[in-house]
Amino acid sequence: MDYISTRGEAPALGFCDALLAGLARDGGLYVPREWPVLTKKEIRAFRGKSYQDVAFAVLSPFTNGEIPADVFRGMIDDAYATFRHPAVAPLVQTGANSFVMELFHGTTLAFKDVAMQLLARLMDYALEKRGQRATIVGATSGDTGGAAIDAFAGRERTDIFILFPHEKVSPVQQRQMTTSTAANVHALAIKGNFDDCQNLVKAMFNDAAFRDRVKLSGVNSINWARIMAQVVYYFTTAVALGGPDRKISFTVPTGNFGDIFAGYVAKRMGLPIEKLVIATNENDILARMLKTGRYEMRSVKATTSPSMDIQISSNFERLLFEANGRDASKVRAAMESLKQSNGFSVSEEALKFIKKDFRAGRASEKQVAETIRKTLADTGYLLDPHTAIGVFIANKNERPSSPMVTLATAHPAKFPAAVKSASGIDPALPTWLAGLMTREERFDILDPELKAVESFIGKHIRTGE
Ligand SMILES: Cc1ncc(COP(=O)(O)O)c(C=O)c1O
Ligand SMILES: N[C@@H](CCOP(=O)(O)O)C(=O)O
Repeated sequence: MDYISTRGEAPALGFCDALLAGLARDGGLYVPREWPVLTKKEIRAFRGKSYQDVAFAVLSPFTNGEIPADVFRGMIDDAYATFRHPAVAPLVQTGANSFVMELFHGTTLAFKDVAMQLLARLMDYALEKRGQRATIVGATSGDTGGAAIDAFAGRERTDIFILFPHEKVSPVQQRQMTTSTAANVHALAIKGNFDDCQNLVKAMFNDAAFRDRVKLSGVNSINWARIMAQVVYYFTTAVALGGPDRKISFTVPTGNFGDIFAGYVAKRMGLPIEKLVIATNENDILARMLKTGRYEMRSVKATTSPSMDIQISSNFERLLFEANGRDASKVRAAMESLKQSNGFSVSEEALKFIKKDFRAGRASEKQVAETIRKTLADTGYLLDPHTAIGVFIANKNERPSSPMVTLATAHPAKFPAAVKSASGIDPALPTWLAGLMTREERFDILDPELKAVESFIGKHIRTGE
């Protein structure tokens, strides 16, 4: 199994090369040449198995035989030993046919920990084997950054630079990035929004001289290994609810389209999923696209769900590739149009393809607050604002025929101000993060200029000598 670029002009790579490359050299995103498929019998056999067992079975086909089985299994066990819940991604029932999949039991209280803990171990393995170092850059709207810093802090073979939008993340999110004392960690507050940060990261990847000089690697969901790791919890959850002998629907709070694309991959691998529901906040480019067939950027609004304040939804490119019959020239044309005129149209055929599996909805700020309040009153369950968007839209898309699972992507304590204003409750941080808000912060503030950021990185990377 090798990996091909959605833009069709970069060399196909093996698993470890795609892992270290992050973004393809033609600006595209790597996807497996074909989707591995599990039979119903194989999926049924996951019943009663641990999260780690399922992860090993689901992920092994993607590694292309490049990692010995016992080593890969050891990485999975180590990665998920960092989780505070033995099930890793437990389910909570919130209604007759509705469930919440809690993905926030990792070290930084966001679903990003699920993939990031494994990714750091995979990268260490690949770098060690090659005797190489890497410079990791990542863009964050709040959660990816903290999870990446936690997973990579102190690792000898990597330096990590995380770009976050200055004054646009929650105080807890900021401190998860700025209070690390590890010498290989650098938090950079960029005077702009998340899309500016993501554009800078992509521009660094497209600057071949810089990319090669610093041995650039990425940890955003443009990196295939991030998506891959997130496929697992769709399997564990579906099986817990009667899959594969019953169809399950999932509602996913969506920004960069990584988490929901992982659900699509699970479906392509043979998991019977009824519908994948895209849930957006007022930055609703994806919901508008599904309705009109036009992917069109508008300016970004700051909301109480800052991690989803995104316009350029990177992983939509992976779905576009599938929806266009893997015709890379159509993806290239769409991305060129996005660059030139801030939008592109999805063909009727491609839109039909997307609508077969996906639904979409948006929640206003008022609806988010009301969902937090009402869910607490009705069920005693406290939602964070991102998950509340999912629950609000899930409620509208529920069907009596199949369970609806909303992905709980963050712990409410990451967003105390919004949660308190909606519910009156001040959610406490877990004990292991108790000192977070009083630790000393360390970060640099930079303009959203490629050369300034590249120069900062060039000056701060360690050589390993
Ligand atoms: C809490 C939270 N929910 C939802 C999302 C959206 O996930 P994705 O970007 O994979 O669509 C993010 C960030 O990406 C997040 O941090
Ligand atoms: N919401 C994300 C944005 C980056 O997404 P990624 O999944 O591509 O890393 C965040 O919290 O940083």
